[in-house]
Amino acid sequence: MTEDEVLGSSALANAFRVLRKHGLWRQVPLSLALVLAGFIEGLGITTLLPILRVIDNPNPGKLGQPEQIVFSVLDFLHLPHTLGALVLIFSLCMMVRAAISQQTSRFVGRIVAEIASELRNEVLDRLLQARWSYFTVNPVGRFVSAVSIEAVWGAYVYRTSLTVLAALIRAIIYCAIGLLIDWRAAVIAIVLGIGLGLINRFFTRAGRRAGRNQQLAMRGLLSDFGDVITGFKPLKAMSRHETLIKGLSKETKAIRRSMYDLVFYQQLANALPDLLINLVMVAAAYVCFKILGLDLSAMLVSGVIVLRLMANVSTVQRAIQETASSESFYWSLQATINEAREAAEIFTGKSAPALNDACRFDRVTFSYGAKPVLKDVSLEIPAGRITTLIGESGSGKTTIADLLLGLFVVDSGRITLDGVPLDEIDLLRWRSMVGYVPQEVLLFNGTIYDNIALGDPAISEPDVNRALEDAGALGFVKALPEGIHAPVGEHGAMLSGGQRQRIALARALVHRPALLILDEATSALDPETEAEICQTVQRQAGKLTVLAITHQPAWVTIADRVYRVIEGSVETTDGTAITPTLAWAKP
Ligand SMILES: Nc1ncnc2c1ncn2[C@@H]1O[C@H](COP(=O)(O)OP(=O)(O)OP(=O)(O)O)[C@@H](O)[C@H]1O
Repeated sequence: MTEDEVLGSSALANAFRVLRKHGLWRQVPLSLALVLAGFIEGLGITTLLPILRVIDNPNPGKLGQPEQIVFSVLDFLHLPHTLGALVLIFSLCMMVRAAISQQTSRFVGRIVAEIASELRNEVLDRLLQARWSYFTVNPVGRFVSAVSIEAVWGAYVYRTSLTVLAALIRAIIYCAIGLLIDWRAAVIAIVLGIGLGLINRFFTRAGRRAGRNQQLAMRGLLSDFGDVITGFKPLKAMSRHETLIKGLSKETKAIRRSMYDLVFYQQLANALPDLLINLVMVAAAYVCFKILGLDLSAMLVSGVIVLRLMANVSTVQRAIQETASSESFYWSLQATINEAREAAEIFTGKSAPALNDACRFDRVTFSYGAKPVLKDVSLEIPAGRITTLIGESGSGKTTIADLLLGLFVVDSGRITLDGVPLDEIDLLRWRSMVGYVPQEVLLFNGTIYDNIALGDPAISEPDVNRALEDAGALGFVKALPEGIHAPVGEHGAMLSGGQRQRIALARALVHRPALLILDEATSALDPETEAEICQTVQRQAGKLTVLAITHQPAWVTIADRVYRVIEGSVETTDGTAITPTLAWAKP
């Protein structure tokens, strides 16, 4: 079922859908405990009837069926038929019931916490396994919203669904006890419950609409705000941030409106049952006492039964209302999980990757949409050498690197590593042999060490220092008061553009890759620093294969091969088209 279809069906059905989704077996102990608690409480309340009769009259006369049950319990426990024994039974029942309730609360707390972390882990796992193209079309805010707000509210919806189940079980038990003690009182309560349910449908629908609006507005706000903050510096520098921030007020207004609706309908759904119960209780008491002539003790017990039954009916209604107003978060999270699952990368290759000879593109054609980006491209990246790709912006250089990493799949032609087609290669192992410096360097808000080691326990401080040295960064890092443990700020904002690039280069070198891909990796550096890095990379010739995508002359000068990409075709720098045969040239 799609997200919209689910949200179109009844909130009660959805509450059970939520419970089923996380394994009905999990609710078995809770349901059994609730049934037991219900019966014990029922027995306690039934004891009220003989208590009142005994208080009323020491010779109670003919006993009704519920009273007979209570007295047989007394006989079973070898207790006398006295007021004291009845009070003891009543108090014991209530204490046992309270103890069971405390245990069920513990159980609910544990299971809800489990579901919250299961939801979060599932969405994270699915996202981590999704193809790169999935991330290029979805706003980041969607994922942030999924792992934060939606996971928390998702667990809350599970909790409210459990409450629906618990209150329904209790209501059914009270119906049974009510029918046993006084069927007229029970019928009044059941009719009242059905009436409440019908009225509540209106609030449920309105609450669900408000919940959906709130979830969509929250997600929109997170996406837009994230975008604005990520690119805040130029906006602030041009003083154009205010118009953008004002644009966010559309979402904040929508959140405020939907929040108002949510609270309003929830309050109404809470207040109405109380009003109805009070009115009906007065009317029922009048009818029972004046018209039906029931005795006071039976009426008091029936009153307690009706009240308890109605309390559970209104708990069901409230829980349904709460489920309806927050379930949109849960189903949106499930939709993200499903979509990410469908977008999962499929790894078919098993061969161990090796790069001793060359990576080759053989008549490769690729398009993102209708328009081909690469047409019949052939090229060779020899192992242990430096290959440089040059060409106009948008000509397809980064796309070549992405295809080599298996981030996208070719439409036709093939890519090979030492002669083995890429689709036969274990892609995860291949990528772990790659050092990659992208065009837009984005550091994490942590220390320099964190940004290079990336949490890998196998990477030691000496490894990080070596990588920093190779990246021409050790000098400036050592000059910082905290050295490699200096914080870099949000997205590396406390470092210069060139320093950020060198940290990113150290990150790409630290695990001693076989292939180093540099996508405009030195564009922010001064010529001297760039020349130093070129020399370091050159010194590793033989061990390291380099694919440099650049407009910088330095990488063209030191390259063993240079390819120019022109509108999706690759030619050598002397102008000879190299498709479909492989060729290369030094400028
Ligand atoms: N994920 C994508 N989805 C759709 N089109 C894309 C995507 N990535 C790139 N393109 C398009 O593919 C073409 C080639 O992009 P690519 O990034 O490979 O160019 P490039 O040569 O590296 O450019 P630059 O030198 O500006 O980085 C461009 O027209 C670009 O708009």
